[in-house]
Amino acid sequence: MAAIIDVQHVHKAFGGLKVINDCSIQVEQGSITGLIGPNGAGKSTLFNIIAGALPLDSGRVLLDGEEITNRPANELFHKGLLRTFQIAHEFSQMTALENLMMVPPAQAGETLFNAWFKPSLVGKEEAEVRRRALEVIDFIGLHHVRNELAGNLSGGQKKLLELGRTMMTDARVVLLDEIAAGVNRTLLGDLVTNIERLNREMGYTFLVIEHDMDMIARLCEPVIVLAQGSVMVEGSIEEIQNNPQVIEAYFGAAS
Ligand SMILES: Nc1ncnc2c1ncn2[C@@H]1O[C@H](COP(=O)(O)OP(=O)(O)OP(=O)(O)O)[C@@H](O)[C@H]1O
Repeated sequence: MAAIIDVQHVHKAFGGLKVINDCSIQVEQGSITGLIGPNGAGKSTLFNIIAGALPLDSGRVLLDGEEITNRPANELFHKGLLRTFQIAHEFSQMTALENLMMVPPAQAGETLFNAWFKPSLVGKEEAEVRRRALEVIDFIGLHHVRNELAGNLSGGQKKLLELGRTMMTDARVVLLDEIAAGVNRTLLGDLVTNIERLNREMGYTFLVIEHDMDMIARLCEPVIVLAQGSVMVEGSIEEIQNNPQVIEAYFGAAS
């Protein structure tokens, strides 16, 4: 299978601190690839570089063969490369459904011209966005709280809503950054199921940073281990868990 994300020889330093060192990873189209590693290994930095939130010092990033190095996040969003974000403060005062309806880029109603001169077009688009938002809210199991303010949802429900926001666009690749953190086991099960369904039924590719090893074991194949800013090893979860180098670097004395 082809790599949908291809990170080639990336370097990144903050001042004198080299955080990403000649790092190359490939994320295969249609995979749910895990990215793990000890604290400070550079996982979030690499995510930010891929997602266009942080410039790299050298190297290249390709999306489906097209170079996207240092392209801004909003351009990548339109190309179908998304990362989940915590529900921002201003959106916490909107309902769960409204949060979904806010996502689609370039709605016709956003331009004054359309709002004044093409009200029927705007109305049609709004109805379509609402229909899709209702479908998404059903899919993520939050129909019963659709009219609650997002700020009042539980931590796990907010994570489901974050995932739902990616479904309002035509995403191809979604970067999930510690989506399991602080989510109770029941809702975590829902999250995992939804990620698997998005992968299987809608063809999403995922790159997942996660400290929760149960979630990695259940979802991810392959798993990439990052240590000191470069790839230490890549393989199935069984291969990773039995690799002495990984046990030493990642699990340390605790293992
Ligand atoms: N904006 C920044 N300025 C300076 N140093 C930074 C910055 N962002 C990250 N770092 C440093 O880069 C290193 C890697 O951080 P990063 O957050 O990428 O690691 P991580 O693998 O995601 O860690 P964790 O698992 O703890 O979240 C750390 O030493 C961190 O202090």
